Amino acid sequence: ALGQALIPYYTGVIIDCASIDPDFKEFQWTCLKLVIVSLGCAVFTGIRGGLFTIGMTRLNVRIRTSLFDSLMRQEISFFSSTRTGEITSRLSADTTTVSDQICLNMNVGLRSLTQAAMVLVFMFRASWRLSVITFIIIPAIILITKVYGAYYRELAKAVQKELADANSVAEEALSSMTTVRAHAAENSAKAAYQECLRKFYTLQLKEALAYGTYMICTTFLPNAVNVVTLYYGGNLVLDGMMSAGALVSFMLYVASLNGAFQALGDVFSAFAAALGAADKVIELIQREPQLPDAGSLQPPSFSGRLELQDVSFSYPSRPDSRVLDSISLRVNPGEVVALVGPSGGGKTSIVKLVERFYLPDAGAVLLDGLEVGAYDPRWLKRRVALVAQEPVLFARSVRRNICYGLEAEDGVHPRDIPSAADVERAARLANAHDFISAMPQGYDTDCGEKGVSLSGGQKQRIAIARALVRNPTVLLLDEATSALDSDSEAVVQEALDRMMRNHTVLVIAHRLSTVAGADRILVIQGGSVAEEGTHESLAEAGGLYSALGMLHPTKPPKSI
Ligand SMILES: Nc1ncnc2c1ncn2[C@@H]1O[C@H](COP(=O)(O)OP(=O)(O)OP(=O)(O)O)[C@@H](O)[C@H]1O
Repeated sequence: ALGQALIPYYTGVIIDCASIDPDFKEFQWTCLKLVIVSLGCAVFTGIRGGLFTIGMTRLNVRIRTSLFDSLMRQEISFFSSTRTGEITSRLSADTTTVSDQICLNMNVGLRSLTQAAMVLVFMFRASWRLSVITFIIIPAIILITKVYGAYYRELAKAVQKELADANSVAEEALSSMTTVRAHAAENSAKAAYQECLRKFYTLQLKEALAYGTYMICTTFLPNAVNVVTLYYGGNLVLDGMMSAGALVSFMLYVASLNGAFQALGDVFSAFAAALGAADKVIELIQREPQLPDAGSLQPPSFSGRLELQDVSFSYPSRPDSRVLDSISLRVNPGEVVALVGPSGGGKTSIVKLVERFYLPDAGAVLLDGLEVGAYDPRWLKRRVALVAQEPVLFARSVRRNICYGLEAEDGVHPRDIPSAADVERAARLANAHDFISAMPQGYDTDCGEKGVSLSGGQKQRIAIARALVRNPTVLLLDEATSALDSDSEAVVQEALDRMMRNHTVLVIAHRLSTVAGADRILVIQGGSVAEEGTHESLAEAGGLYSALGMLHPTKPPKSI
């Protein structure tokens, strides 16, 4: 940028040496200086470009890492109240906009500022009168860029939002294509997507209009000043107050200054766009999780006594609807307690509280007499394992899916990482070893995105192996057999029965075979315990339990 300011100066000197005041030696010497300066400019431009690209990538990696770290810390309710499309758009599009725009514009901005400062010095040296005239334009440009910048920033924010909405709509339809097809809802998905794109397009039109107006002003003003400068400068040359070469230099300076100011104006609006994206990214990076940090307790012994004491709970997204109402229950070490009851009664919510996905509004969830939040989460998740109703597998090998959360990257000590023998033992207990071994690459077979390449029963059994490989003290089981055919159900059931024999278990039961094998059954209705007893005692009482259809193995219970 410094060298660039010298180029117009040497150009003026060369013109004077070649025409007005001929001096061949000076002419040659100045030409050489011009070559050296041009070469220096080129080399440093290359270095600058390379360094800024490296800086841009480093910034992008840092922003993404910070954002993903922050997302990993957020409470579960954040994910149920924020659309995944919105979060991924923040993580991909917005972080790229922020890092690219900041680096690109820092590059252009610094270069233009330096160039403008140098040019101003040279301009004043050439003619202060002419310099003053060219400055008439500066306040006008600053005013325009300021007004435009604020407007553009708002527009950019709105455009980003519309784009995120469109992405969410598309993602929702694409990730549930079988459901869309099954309901012949392609047209409504298309209409929803088109509507989002229409809004996006309307906003882009506004943005284009704003940009066009800005370009008209910034193109006309410099040219008008050029004419005025030439007119006044020409008079100075005619009066002998300035050389022709100096006027040429001056005109080149004006062009250079215009370029620098225009670039600064562009930088300003591009920064405004980047700030719109940065606002949202930074807001997410700085978001404090609503759930207080968990403790660090790792007691030497853990019996697995689970208690809920007078627990009341509403989901943060629906604070007025009470899901659990002063519920108390206890699962003693080695005991199998089954939760049954009508759909929506609050059974899964109890498990979510034990998992500390949410905090109760009142009461306490205790393990061995201490709040679940007091324990070190990583330590606790090895002792309290969950098999959810719809197990989720990840796009990685079967082995890595079974060891999920127990790998070196999860901060697990090497001695605690399950060995191949541990994985196989868990898979055998889960009735999964045979089908895994029959697959072409055995335990190294890839499960596909969300485990698509496996059947429902196979996924369920891998999820059971995932729980068993932890050697847990307490098992939380959301029994899922509704999605399985009867063959799969039988093998999954066998694995579950085996699991329940050796652990403290809280199971959300949907089938007679499970409840019949439980030590105690709690019938959960409307967020509290409506009935409690063994299968026999409850069946004899003939209350809600009998009405649920648990007594007839052929008839599905009402909670399914
Ligand atoms: N993330 C959530 N946000 C808001 N409300 C929720 C959420 N999850 C569940 N609920 C509501 O909480 C209530 C209890 O749900 P829960 O899943 O605990 O019932 P359940 O007894 O396990 O039912 P099912 O047997 O059908 O699984 C329901 O009314 C449900 O609509």
